[in-house]
Amino acid sequence: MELSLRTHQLSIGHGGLSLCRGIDFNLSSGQILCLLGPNGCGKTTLFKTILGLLPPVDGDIILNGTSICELSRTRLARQIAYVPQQHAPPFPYTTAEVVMMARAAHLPLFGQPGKQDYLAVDNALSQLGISSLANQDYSQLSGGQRQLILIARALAQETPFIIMDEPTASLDFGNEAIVMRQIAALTRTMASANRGIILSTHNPDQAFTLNADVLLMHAQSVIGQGRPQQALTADKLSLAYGTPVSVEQTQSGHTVCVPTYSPASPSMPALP
Ligand SMILES: Nc1ncnc2c1ncn2[C@@H]1O[C@H](COP(=O)(O)OP(=O)(O)OP(=O)(O)O)[C@@H](O)[C@H]1O
Repeated sequence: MELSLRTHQLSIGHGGLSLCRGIDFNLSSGQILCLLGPNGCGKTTLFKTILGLLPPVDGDIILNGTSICELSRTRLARQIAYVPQQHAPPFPYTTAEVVMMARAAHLPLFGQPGKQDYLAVDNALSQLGISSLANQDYSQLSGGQRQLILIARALAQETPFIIMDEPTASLDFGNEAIVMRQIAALTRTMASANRGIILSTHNPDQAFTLNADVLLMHAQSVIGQGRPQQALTADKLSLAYGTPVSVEQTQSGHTVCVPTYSPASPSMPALP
């Protein structure tokens, strides 16, 4: 059965003040949506609103036909998993214990994990090729390993939708590639797993790499939406990030978005 997460004329913000208005998207299981926009435009705020942690300023979020306002926290947690930007547990948990935390969504209050929960944790770690980390101290892992564990935790939650908040933020070049490789592998199994992913990033190249649909936010509104070729043009990226950007094809066939550093940069384009 196809599942869907959609927004209708959604306005997000804090304390009733809107940060971004008119957000309309429809994500079906099997699809990936890449959220882009400058610092502070409201990407995390949008995620927190979808997760029911913040009320919408206006509009609605509809999960499989039901407004999320009508869903309990537990029902929502069985539908949407969240990979936060940063996570530092207060105790020295093992990696497997951190992944097991996701299973709380499926357990009764004070319930103990059973066979099915241990299996879900094993499967999630194995799917990402990190089973060998299971008994290691999570707090002592590298940034890249930690990020993979948080993705494993989301997989172990066994939800149809996963939200990833800048999963490659603050990773070095090599770790970014490792995490992106795993996310790309997940997107290839999304249709068979009946899963949809929303991911935010500051690197527009990732939207092209993942062949994701795009939502580009800027100054209170969405200024680019749809396939990356149409939503992430040089003009739109330049406007969103406030600096001239060109979109180029490499000889190996990749699309890359390149800010212009030359002092003779062209002036900023204006959108029609
Ligand atoms: N609890 C809060 N109360 C009031 N304002 C907040 C709160 N949390 C965040 N903000 C403000 O909302 C704005 C958007 O923040 P948000 O974290 O959603 O942006 P973002 O697009 O995710 O940024 P970044 O790319 O830097 O992660 C910022 O100006 C931030 O200061």
